Amino acid sequence: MLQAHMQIPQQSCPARRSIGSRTVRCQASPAPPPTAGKPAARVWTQEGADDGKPFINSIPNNGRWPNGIPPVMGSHLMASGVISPVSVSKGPGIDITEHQFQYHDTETDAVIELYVTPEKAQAGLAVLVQEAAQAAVKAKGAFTLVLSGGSLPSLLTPLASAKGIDWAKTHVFFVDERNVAHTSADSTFKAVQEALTSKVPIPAEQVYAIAENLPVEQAAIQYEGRLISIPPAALPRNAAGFPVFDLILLGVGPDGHVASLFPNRAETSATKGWILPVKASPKPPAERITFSMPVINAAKEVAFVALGPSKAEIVQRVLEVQALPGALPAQLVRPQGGKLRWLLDIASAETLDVARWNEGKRWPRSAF
Ligand SMILES: O=C1O[C@H](COP(=O)(O)O)[C@@H](O)[C@H](O)[C@H]1O
Repeated sequence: MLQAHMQIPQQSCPARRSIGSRTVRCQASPAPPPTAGKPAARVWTQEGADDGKPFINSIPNNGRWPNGIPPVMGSHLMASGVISPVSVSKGPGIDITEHQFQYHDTETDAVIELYVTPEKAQAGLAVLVQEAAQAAVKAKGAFTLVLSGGSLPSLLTPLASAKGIDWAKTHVFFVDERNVAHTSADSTFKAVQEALTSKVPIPAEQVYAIAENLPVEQAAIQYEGRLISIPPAALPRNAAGFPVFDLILLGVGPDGHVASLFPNRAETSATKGWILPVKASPKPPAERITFSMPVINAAKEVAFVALGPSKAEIVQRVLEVQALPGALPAQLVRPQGGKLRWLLDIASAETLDVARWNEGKRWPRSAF
């Protein structure tokens, strides 16, 4: 039986043990010394833990349909009390429209890092980036960091003061960008500049902004051209020729979109191309460019950051209820040969059925 497990820091967990129904696995990360009256090992409670370290749950990726796609999906009661949307097909393997979307079978497990507060999650995010940066610089002398827009840039403030990141060897990219002026309130470049890049010693030419004032098709071609011109020593290619970024930080929209890859859209199913133009985004502004899904899945590490109560419903849907491929783009994110993490806080994880994660669940677990 496949097992999901919760990891807690080594020092507070000298041996493998069980807490309730969960397997607890130690990991090598520092933990504060136990204080009087407090147990040495951290135990999950409704209030959570108070030492800033995340609880880490690893969900094995076994998210394929052994008997084909079920005829009806959705229509289950979500924790919010809302009934999830229904998708139908005529039967296993017989879809109403030809399916363009495919889950990739990978060995990638989803690792859930659950923080007690959003502030601790932001601090954890800074550590994650710092560790990825140090490993990449050690391995190849450069670190390629890809950022999302939306709520993510404002969560990067602690990263600006993180120690041990060699910004001179760091290159920052945008997993998607709105086709607007860099001074626009909609510009991800502007948001990232305000939160991070203006506060750290990164060379301006190592922040890869989208060109302004270009038709979106040309902006995509130009951005892709800039990426192609980066030497493979800094930005290696995988066997399929896609660039392997060191770390991609993703947000997730309420409809499950990632980057500017929206549900059931042609761009979301694209198997070719690094950077795609988006001309009629369902979320304004309409014109954007976006990394393609194969580029996201080529990354060495992908981390979703979804904090706060507004993310609870989509986090539960993405992690626990498998949709028809394409209906929830976030479920298509499975970095091949890379790591996949979800950084959550108690509010965004509220509707996850953590107590059942040791039941050999599939990822995503379906109600079927
Ligand atoms: O439009 C976008 O939305 C997603 C999600 O943003 P959030 O504000 O709901 O967190 C974001 O990841 C993407 O980069 C952005 O262009």
